[in-house]
Amino acid sequence: MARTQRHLRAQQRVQTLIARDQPLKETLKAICRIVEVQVPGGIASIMLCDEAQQRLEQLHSVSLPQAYCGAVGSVEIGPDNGACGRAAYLRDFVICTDLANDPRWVGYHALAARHGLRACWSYPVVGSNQQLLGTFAIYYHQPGEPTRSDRRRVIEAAELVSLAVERERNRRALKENEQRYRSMFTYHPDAVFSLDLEGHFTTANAACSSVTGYALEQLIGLHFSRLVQHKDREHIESLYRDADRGEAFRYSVTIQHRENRSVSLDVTNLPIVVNERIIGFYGIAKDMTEQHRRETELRILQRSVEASINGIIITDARLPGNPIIYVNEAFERITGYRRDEVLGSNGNFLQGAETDPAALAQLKQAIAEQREINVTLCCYRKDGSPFWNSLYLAPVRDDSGSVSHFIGIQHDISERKAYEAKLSYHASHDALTGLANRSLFEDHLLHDVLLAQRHGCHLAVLFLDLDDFKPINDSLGHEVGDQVLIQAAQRLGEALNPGDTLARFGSDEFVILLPELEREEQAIHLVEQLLPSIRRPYRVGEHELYIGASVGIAFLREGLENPVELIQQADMAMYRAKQKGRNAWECFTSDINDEVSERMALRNDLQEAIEAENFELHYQPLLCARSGEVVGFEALVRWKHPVKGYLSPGLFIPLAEDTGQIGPISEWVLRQACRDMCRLAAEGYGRYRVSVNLSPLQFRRANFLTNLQQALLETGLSADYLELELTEGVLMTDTAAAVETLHQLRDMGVEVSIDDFGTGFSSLSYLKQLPIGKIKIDRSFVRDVTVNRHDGAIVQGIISMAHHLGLLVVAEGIEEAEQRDFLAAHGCDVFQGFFFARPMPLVKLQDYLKQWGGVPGRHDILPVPNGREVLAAGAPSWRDDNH
Ligand SMILES: Nc1nc2c(ncn2[C@@H]2O[C@H](COP(=O)(O)O[C@H]3[C@@H](O)[C@H](n4cnc5c(=O)[nH]c(N)nc54)O[C@@H]3COP(=O)(O)O)[C@@H](O)[C@H]2O)c(=O)[nH]1
Repeated sequence: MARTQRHLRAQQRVQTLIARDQPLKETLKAICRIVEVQVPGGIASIMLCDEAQQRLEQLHSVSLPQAYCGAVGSVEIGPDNGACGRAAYLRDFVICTDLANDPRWVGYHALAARHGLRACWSYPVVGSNQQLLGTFAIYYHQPGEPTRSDRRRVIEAAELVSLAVERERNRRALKENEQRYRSMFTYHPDAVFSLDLEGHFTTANAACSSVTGYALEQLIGLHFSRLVQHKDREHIESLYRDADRGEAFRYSVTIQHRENRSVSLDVTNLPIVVNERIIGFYGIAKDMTEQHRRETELRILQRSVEASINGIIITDARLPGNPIIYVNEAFERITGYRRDEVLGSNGNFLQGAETDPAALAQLKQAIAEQREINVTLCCYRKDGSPFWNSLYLAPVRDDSGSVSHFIGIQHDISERKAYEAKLSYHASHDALTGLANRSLFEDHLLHDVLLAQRHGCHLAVLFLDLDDFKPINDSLGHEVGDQVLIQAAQRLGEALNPGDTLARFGSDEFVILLPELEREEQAIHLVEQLLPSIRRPYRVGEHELYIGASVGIAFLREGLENPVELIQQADMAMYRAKQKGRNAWECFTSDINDEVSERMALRNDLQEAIEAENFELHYQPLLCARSGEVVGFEALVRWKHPVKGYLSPGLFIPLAEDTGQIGPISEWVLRQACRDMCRLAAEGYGRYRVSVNLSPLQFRRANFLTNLQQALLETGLSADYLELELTEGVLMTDTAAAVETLHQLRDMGVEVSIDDFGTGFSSLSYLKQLPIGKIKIDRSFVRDVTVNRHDGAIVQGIISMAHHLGLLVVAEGIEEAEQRDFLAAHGCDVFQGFFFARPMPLVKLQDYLKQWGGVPGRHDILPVPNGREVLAAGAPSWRDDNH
């Protein structure tokens, strides 16, 4: 009984060791010790089986010598491998009574003998699931077999070993599981956490920390609601409340990171069920912020591509033929093709006959080299119409760097191209006539001169200036003038050969390049055809108009340095043709060059004269036709050239008008005339009105009236004693503005007369609308008034009409008594001419006035037949007798 109790106590001790999870080694040794006590003389040993149950390893024993244990090492499980190997093999008790003679111990005889081991009884240790765990064996130093009690002890010990080993293995498996779980928890890239039923964090991995920005110790115990936005709190809480069915649930939420940025999370929650009771929740929160950002970015990009005004094509570079896999709406709009019509095909269906092969080759090369490119191609829409496609093509590479797609961006630049073409056309063509302009003409000239020099051909440049065009433009307006120019251009063009160039240089100047002449006479022959063609009447609206042309011809000669000189030469020759009389042509010669040089020199001299105010004023008296009284003077400028002496204003005034020098000259004349009149008055010669010729340029100046007022103010001449002589042309240009200026002059008290009347295009009827007082019949009519019936009739008509309109008539250029008589007989009001007095300097004028001034009839003036008064009502007296 006592023995049994000892046995039970020993077993309890072992079970306590097992229950306390003592190291297996210790427990096994304790089992060995118990058995050795219970089986006197027995040496207990335990071998444990490997996982595969092939071998017995780890010999555990308290009493077996170390050397033996070491020598046995591991034993293969088999029928002839000792007591243990066989017991494990048979899963049965194996008793080897005499080891020295036991055939199952072959190979171990010497080892056993060396350690004095003579008998061995071994029993398999089998687990609860019949799995072999090892063997329990007892050695004896004498041969022998176990008693029944020994057998029982061995079996009980084997059961204890089984218990200990299984416990150990379970513990290990548990630990391993725990570690696995922990690893999964710890190293999970997503935030893994657990919450208690109230919603407090009970565990959290490192990822929780980086997702929230809170340290783990701050998180543990924190209520989850602290992290979520207020608006989401209730919804999430309701999810947790409804999770009592024990199912997993999922939600998306945006939390506020501690660094005050939003973090989007996709949270999966699983209930923690212990003993069929939910005690909390596990959660896995995946940070979706980056993915959402990318998705948003992708959505925006996708939308941008869809909404782009540029056509976008994506092709798959991995498929044969690089087929289109996507086109956007803009592509459909630009090309007229529907998406479904183009998907799967190569983009080259857009190319056509006019597509530049060089640009195409560049495109193909770039595709072959898998690089981006920008080319401009002429492409074709579905309806066959062409458009200009500025195509940007770029490869798209995958993660491995291989080109997977090409993306093409089409920009329809047809409008820009058309605009550029228009710009380039305008840069080289005259907008009105469509002819080449100077720049294009010069290009052709350079090219054709080179060819002519190379092939020994004759080449000519014709410079053609329309005669009498300006008056048409001035009197009938620019629209009529434009039509005349267009028609003239057509006529010129019709007479030319295809290789010739016709250009308009501006205004009424046309230039023709004849590059392939066999003989120079051909150019002259052409000019002789052109001149009558230009002279043919032009019909513009109700007008039938006549103009002529003057043509200068320059031929290509040896030694020409710059082809453009030919234009200058032709221009000079044209100038000479104009001087010859109109409707003429002239070939350039070196003396023309001399003439131009002379003109240039004269211009420079004139400039010096302007700067030195080196002019004089001469005055030609104007006489009352009825009384012969001096009623005023015309101021006429004189220039004494330092070398050439007095030069006619007829020579330098047109030059000054061409060069703009007329401005300062006119200013000087105006001031000097005012000063001289004041001087005459001051010196007692009386007050006389002075007529000053006004150049068109001066009249049109913005500050003309201000300057005039200033001149009167400075000199002290009353406006009543100033008269301005204007030509008809001045009034015809921008008539409204001219009439306005005339009204202002009248308001100031300045008289205006129309000079050279009869030479322009104006009719008398338009004069009645103008605030003018006088007209001066042009000298050319007066000259032949007595010998030419037409001129006489014209003069009569002018006088009669002018009087009906309340205008005084001045006749200029009277050289003979007959002319005077004729004019007097027909009612002319005022006379001027060499017959009465030549223009004279002021000193001479003073002498003249001393002799003739204020003496009526001294010039043998005939009485005016109708008794008409020379003085217009309200006008100042021609002469102030008080002086
Ligand atoms: N803008 C300005 N033009 C001016 C000015 N001074 C003169 N001129 C213009 O120059 C042209 C030539 O002028 P000029 O050589 O002085 O000749 C004038 C008279 O001398 C000349 N005239 C006068 N009487 C006779 C004559 O009986 N026979 C004849 N053959 N010639 C005569 O006529 C010229 C005046 O003409 P007009 O001006 O039309 O009254 C001439 O166009 C001048 O206008 C100036 O300061 N500014």
